[in-house]
Amino acid sequence: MSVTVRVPAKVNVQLGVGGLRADGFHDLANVFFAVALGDEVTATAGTGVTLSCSGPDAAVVPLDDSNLAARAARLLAAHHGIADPGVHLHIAKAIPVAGGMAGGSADGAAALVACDALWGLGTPLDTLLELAAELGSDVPFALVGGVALGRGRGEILEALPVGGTFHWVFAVADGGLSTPAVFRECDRLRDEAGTGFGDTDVATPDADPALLAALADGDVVALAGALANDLQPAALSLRPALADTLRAGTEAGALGALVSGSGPTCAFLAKDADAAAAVAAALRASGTCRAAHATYGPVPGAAVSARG
Ligand SMILES: C[C@@](CO)(OP(=O)(O)O)[C@H](O)COP(=O)(O)OP(=O)(O)OC[C@H]1O[C@@H](n2ccc(N)nc2=O)[C@H](O)[C@@H]1O
Ligand SMILES: Nc1ncnc2c1ncn2[C@@H]1O[C@H](COP(=O)(O)OP(=O)(O)O)[C@@H](O)[C@H]1O
Repeated sequence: MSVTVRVPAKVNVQLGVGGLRADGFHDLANVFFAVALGDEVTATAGTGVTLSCSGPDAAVVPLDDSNLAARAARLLAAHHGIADPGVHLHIAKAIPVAGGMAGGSADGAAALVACDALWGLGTPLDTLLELAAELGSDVPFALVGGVALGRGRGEILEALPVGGTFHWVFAVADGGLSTPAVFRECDRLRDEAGTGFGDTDVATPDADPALLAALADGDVVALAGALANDLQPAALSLRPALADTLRAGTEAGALGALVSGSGPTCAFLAKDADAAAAVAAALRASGTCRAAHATYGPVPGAAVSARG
């Protein structure tokens, strides 16, 4: 018997970053947006927790116990008192690795849902969300999908209304960026600017009302104008060539452009599907990225797509 779960990647249409907290995290106003570009995780009965991975980035996905899908399976089993869990997890990976699109988090969320179904546990969503938050700040959102405001370190979610479908292009960079390194660089840049970086110096961020209205109205021009990422200066500082990628997509007609989360993937908002296809083609031709994918959203979170 097997269960396949499809799970989306995310882009942060707003990423407001507060000061460094005593626990090493930052308070966020994190407006997550789930896109159709996604992974599939298939859980099959097995012995122990084993992993395999396919897709263009498979070689750089860790297949040991550090993989978020394996951690999720073990955490769910422990929660239910299953001492010796048995599952093989295959990850069909389309989400760029270490790209700021929460691919590992997506696989963690997908493994929770897949193992829950395979083992017939019927775990309530609230419990899955708590387990997800233990795995990482981005994992709860991958369970719910759609568009949501994440507060705290991003794990306290509130679903947001959206008035339509938006068309996106993602430009994948060569190599990834480490999320903690990008947060550290954000703190360093703030310190250097003399504004302080601790949570007593930096105001707690809040969602931008203009951005929320643009989402609710399905207004692509207004959303493009409101896109904002406080981690972008840090990502550009660590990877200056991303400025060329952002410029290439904008020159090709994208209405808005930003670094996705901690990067280095760059995200472009397009007027419609045809415009997105044109921006993706221009980005591929520009030589400023490794690959470019046109997609759309919002889409739902991790859900069973097939049973075998
Ligand atoms: C930046 C964001 C934006 O959605 O995602 P990515 O762009 O990396 O995908 C997230 O905040 C990443 O979430 P996630 O990748 O789950 O991070 P975690 O595993 O919880 O934390 C990894 C490390 O990132 C830093 N971190 C993470 C979240 C947060 N609110 N403040 C932080 O400072 C901390 O250094 C932490 O030790
Ligand atoms: N299932 C997984 N897929 C990808 N990376 C994973 C996975 N599990 C753990 N990782 C580790 O997490 C790191 C961050 O990966 P990822 O979640 O893709 O990026 P980001 O945090 O930028 O969104 C990777 O470099 C890898 O070492």
